[in-house]
Amino acid sequence: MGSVAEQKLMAKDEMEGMDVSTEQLPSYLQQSDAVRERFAKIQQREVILEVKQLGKTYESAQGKVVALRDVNFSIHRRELVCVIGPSGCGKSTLIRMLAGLEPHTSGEVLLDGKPVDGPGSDRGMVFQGYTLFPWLTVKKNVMFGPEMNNHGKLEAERNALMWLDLVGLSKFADAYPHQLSGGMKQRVAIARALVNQPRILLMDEPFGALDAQTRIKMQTHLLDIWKNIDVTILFITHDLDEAIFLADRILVLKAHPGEVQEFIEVPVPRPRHPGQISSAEYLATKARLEELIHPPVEVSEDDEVKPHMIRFTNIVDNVE
Ligand SMILES: Nc1ncnc2c1ncn2[C@@H]1O[C@H](COP(=O)(O)OP(=O)(O)OP(=O)(O)O)[C@@H](O)[C@H]1O
Repeated sequence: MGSVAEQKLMAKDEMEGMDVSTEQLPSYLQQSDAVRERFAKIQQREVILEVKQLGKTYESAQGKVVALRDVNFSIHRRELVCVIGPSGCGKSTLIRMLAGLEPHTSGEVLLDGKPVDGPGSDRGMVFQGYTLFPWLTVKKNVMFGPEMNNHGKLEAERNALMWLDLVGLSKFADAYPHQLSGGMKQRVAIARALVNQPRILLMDEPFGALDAQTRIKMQTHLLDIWKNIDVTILFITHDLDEAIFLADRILVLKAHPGEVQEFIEVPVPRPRHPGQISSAEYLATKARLEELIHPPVEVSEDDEVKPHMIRFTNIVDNVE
């Protein structure tokens, strides 16, 4: 048996070769007793993030763009919530407003009951693009936040080394970002976000640029970190498997305007492992997400656009 990443890739390959009819699947709303109890426990924890009637309209040269309209949801402490939706549904706009990087047009965001109206160290951000300072070592990158928040240099260094240890990068404390792989850079980005002890970690497609194997390793690593520290996570992704593997609940948005379509409780039990990819509850959740994100479009043969092929090679230069 190989690593978790290898097992998960093998399970995924196997699944892709199988023909699973959605009619044979249970409802994604069906939960085992253990899963139901887990959700009941989560709901007993305090609400950490409340999003109420949130809206965002951009003014552009082409006119107004309603990026988000009447978005309502709340997240409990130590929940892991993934956000998915088609391109342009407002995922990045939402996370930027939660981070306080973008003002909202209507509604409000409350973190621990307090309105969010600008960036703050109670929210950590990890983006897809590597946002490390290239001129600073790994350790100095992680120390940057605490130093800016007026922690003494020694304390900042001690904290940075502790978080680098947690993400498995102690040995690379004195390396520079360009000496690290993509996965390692994202581990530093996670350490840099967590060193400030945020109440919520906001992650915008953090593993989107990684190769499949590294991505799976990072997902498992993130779950390990989340299990061990008191942090709530909101994670944006395009990848339905990633969302099901990570999330307690999945917030599904629809586009134009961006609105909440459904907030799904993932019925797959924890701890998560690669073999679950072929379980009935996993497949039922995936089928529901597919239905919401890629609804079937009825296309008649008349609608099909026939390609107009032009020859760009010499007439005698045939390949067939
Ligand atoms: N600065 C801006 N000015 C005008 N319109 C914008 C601006 N930023 C985003 N939009 C529009 O708002 C809508 C939501 O954009 P946003 O980038 O939040 O969506 P997204 O779901 O993150 O998309 P993707 O998955 O492609 O990254 C889109 O229609 C986009 O064109």
